[in-house]
Amino acid sequence: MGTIQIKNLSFRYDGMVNHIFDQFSLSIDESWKLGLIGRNGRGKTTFLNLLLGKYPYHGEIQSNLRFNYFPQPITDFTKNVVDVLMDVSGLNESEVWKIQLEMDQLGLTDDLLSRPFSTLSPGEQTKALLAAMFTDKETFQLIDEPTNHLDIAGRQVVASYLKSKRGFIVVSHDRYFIDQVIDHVLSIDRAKIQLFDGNYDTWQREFDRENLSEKNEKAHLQTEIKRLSATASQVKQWAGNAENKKSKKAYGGQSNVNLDKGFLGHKAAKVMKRSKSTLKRTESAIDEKKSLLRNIDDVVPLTLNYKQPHQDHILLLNDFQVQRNHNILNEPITFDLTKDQRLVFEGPNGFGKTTMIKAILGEKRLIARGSSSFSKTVKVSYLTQEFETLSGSIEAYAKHHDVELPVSLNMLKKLGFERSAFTEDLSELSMGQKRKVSLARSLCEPANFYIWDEPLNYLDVITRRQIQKLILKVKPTMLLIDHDRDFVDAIATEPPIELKKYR
Ligand SMILES: Nc1ncnc2c1ncn2[C@@H]1O[C@H](COP(=O)(O)OP(=O)(O)OP(=O)(O)O)[C@@H](O)[C@H]1O
Repeated sequence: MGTIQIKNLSFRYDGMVNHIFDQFSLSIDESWKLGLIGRNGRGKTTFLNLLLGKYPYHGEIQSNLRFNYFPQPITDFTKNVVDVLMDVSGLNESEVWKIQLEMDQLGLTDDLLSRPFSTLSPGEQTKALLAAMFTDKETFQLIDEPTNHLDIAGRQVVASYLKSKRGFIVVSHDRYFIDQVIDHVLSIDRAKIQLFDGNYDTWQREFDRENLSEKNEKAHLQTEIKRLSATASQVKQWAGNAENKKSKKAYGGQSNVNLDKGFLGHKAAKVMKRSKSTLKRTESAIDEKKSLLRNIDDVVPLTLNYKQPHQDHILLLNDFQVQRNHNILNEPITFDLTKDQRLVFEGPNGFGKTTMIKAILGEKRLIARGSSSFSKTVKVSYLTQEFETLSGSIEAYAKHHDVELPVSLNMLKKLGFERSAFTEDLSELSMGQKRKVSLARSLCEPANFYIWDEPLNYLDVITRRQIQKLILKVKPTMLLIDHDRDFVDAIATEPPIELKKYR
């Protein structure tokens, strides 16, 4: 039977202060459907890369399994789908039927095979790559965030597909998706890594229970830490006094205590010795109590630099149609977005929602017909999907966007981004961390209208909740696209604008 045996695994990237994995041991069975969860930057992708043998580490990873990684790297997007899928799966022409069989289970038709890969929608690309991956029945699959480019229907198809498979690790922040798919959970938290036999709900129940008792414990521990710290400073003072008395004796000084000098010196030395060991014990008790607090994430409310718009009308679209390669994409849409409204665009993946947003923001070549206009005083904060290639320093990023560095660093902290996680170059950040950098910028810059393109992609569950709470509290004027049904239902003030394909 195939297993992955991990013993005392320790790893950190060069220049990192803390280990991502520190003496971590685990045994994984080849039949498991293991969900890998945890806040952004905790090391999920790194863990998959360690299994793939990409980085040197301390400890042992022993396995008789072969691994495949999703998303597979694609060298040439202009190649036909069939060629790309043969490349990534290692199959030859006589074995293409294996790919077709898997594609069929994912609702993809054979005619896609002869199209250039670049013409598939992001959701179709995801499904095609998963189909190619699962042609190999002997391999343990490592699937890193498959849902990001999938719309609601696509997520359902992929969830049902994965449910019928076995032997994989899947990383996802989509709770609803992952819950349908997995039978084990590996959770990477602040201070510990835990394995659960069950699905996301099992983990959530246990996590909530632990969090509740940790929260109660936290108040108690903080009082204890305060008390111990007071004791420590008192002891330090005693030790200082004792030292003084001892040196006064040594230099023939006068003690204000009328005692025999030999006895006094002896006593002072004893007090000092005792004080030192009490201090040592107290300090190690403080460290121990502090380490117990480390697994709790302090979730603080976010803030938004939102200025109420002066005018009631924000954005007006009149019979607006957009185009790609001279093909009109949508039936005309018309709306008048007013102050305090939050409007959501709906439509399947690859349909042209991002094109629509770019056209609204003024990219003239994308506008086919109709008109779009903002009111004069509108100041837009645009959160684009193009954050995956962020690079350079955080200082340069903040300067470029005219946001004060301390302000954006503080916002990142609120988003659960630990200061120690900052690398010299933003390109080294995890996907969720990169998303947080661009999100922090949008939260910090002054604006009276927000256009957000899939803001929740790559973000961990806690951050998603923080954003939802913020929007419900501040009630800003917004136009957005997102595939998270719960989020959209909670924040939209109007029925979604459904983009219909142009006939
Ligand atoms: N090449 C690298 N060099 C230095 N640090 C890195 C590198 N790659 C990742 N890191 C850091 O290692 C940590 C773990 O990154 P990883 O991508 O494994 O996180 P993750 O849990 O997959 O996050 P997410 O949920 O955002 O995808 C992060 O703090 C990240 O900034």
